[in-house]
Amino acid sequence: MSTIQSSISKRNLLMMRNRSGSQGTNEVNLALIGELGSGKSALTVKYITRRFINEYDPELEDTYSKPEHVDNQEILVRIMDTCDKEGKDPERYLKWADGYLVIYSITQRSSFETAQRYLDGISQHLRLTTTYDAPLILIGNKVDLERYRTVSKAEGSSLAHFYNAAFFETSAAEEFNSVERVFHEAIREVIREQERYMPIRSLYIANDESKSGNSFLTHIDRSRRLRSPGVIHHNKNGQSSSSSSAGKDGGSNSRPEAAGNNSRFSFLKGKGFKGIFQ
Ligand SMILES: Nc1nc2c(ncn2[C@@H]2O[C@H](COP(=O)(O)OP(=O)(O)OP(=O)(O)O)[C@@H](O)[C@H]2O)c(=O)[nH]1
Repeated sequence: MSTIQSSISKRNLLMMRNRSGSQGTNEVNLALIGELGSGKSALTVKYITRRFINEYDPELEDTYSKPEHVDNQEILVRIMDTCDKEGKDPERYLKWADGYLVIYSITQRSSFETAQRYLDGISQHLRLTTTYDAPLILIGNKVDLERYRTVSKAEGSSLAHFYNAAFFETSAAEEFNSVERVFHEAIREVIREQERYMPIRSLYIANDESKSGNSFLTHIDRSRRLRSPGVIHHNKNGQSSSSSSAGKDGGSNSRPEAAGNNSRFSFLKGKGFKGIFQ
C-alpha cells in the first residue's frame, strides 16, 4: 500500500471507532480552532451550558460532550476547545475531529487572517490524509460588537466560499438559539459527509481486502476542498481575489505533492502556519 493509502486506512479505523457509541448513538467530534481571544471557549461554554462567561483560562484546552437530538437523531457531540501554542502538535485535533469550526472575531482583523491560515492548513491536511471530506465551518463571532466590526460579512462569506466551508456569524454573548443553530448546522454537515463517505469506505475496504492492486482510491475526487491553493486578497469593500501559489499546473486540482511537497505535514512548517502550528 502507498503512503497515502496506509494513512487513509489508519484514519478509517479512527473514524470507525468514532462513528457509533456503545448504544448505537451517532458520535460527532467537533474541534473549535482559532486565534486566542476569538471566542472559542465562550462559544463552547454557551453551547454546553447556555451561559456566557466572561473570563476563561486561556491555557485551558478541554473536550466536552453533550447528548443532542438533531433531525430526529440521537447524537453524542464532543467538542474540543483547542488552544494552540508552541510545541503542541495540531495532530491531536486534526486526527480527532469529524468537523472543524474555525472561529474569528469580527472585531479583530488578525483573527480573520489567522482563520484563513487555519482553513488553508486543515484543507491541505485533509487532502493529503483522508478521503473523508471533514466539513469546515467558518464562524465570525462577537456580532454583538457590531460597532467595532473590522471584518465585513461579505469578506467572511467569500473566505468560506473559497474553502468550500459553511459560514455563520454569531455571538457567544447573545441568545443561546443563534449559537445552538451554528452547532446544529455543523453537526448536520458532519452527518451528511459521514453518510456520503460510508459507501466510499466500504468500497475501499472491499478493494483493500481483495488485494487486486487496482486501487479504487485513485478514482476518488480528492480535489473538492481547495478551489485553488493560494492567498486571498481582500479589498476594503470586502471583495476578494486569489493568487495561486501552487505548482506548475496552478489549477484547482493541483495538489501540494505536485508542487514538490511530499511530506504529509510539511504544511505545518510552511508559511501558512507560521505562528500557529509550530
Ligand atoms: N462581547 C463579546 N465578547 C465575547 C464573545 N465571545 C467571547 N467574548 C469575550 O472575548 C474574550 C475571549 O474569549 P474566549 O472565549 O476566552 O476566547 P478563546 O478563543 O477561547 O481564547 P483562548 O482561550 O485564549 O484561546 C473573553 O473576554 C470573552 O468573554 C462574544 O460573542 N461577544
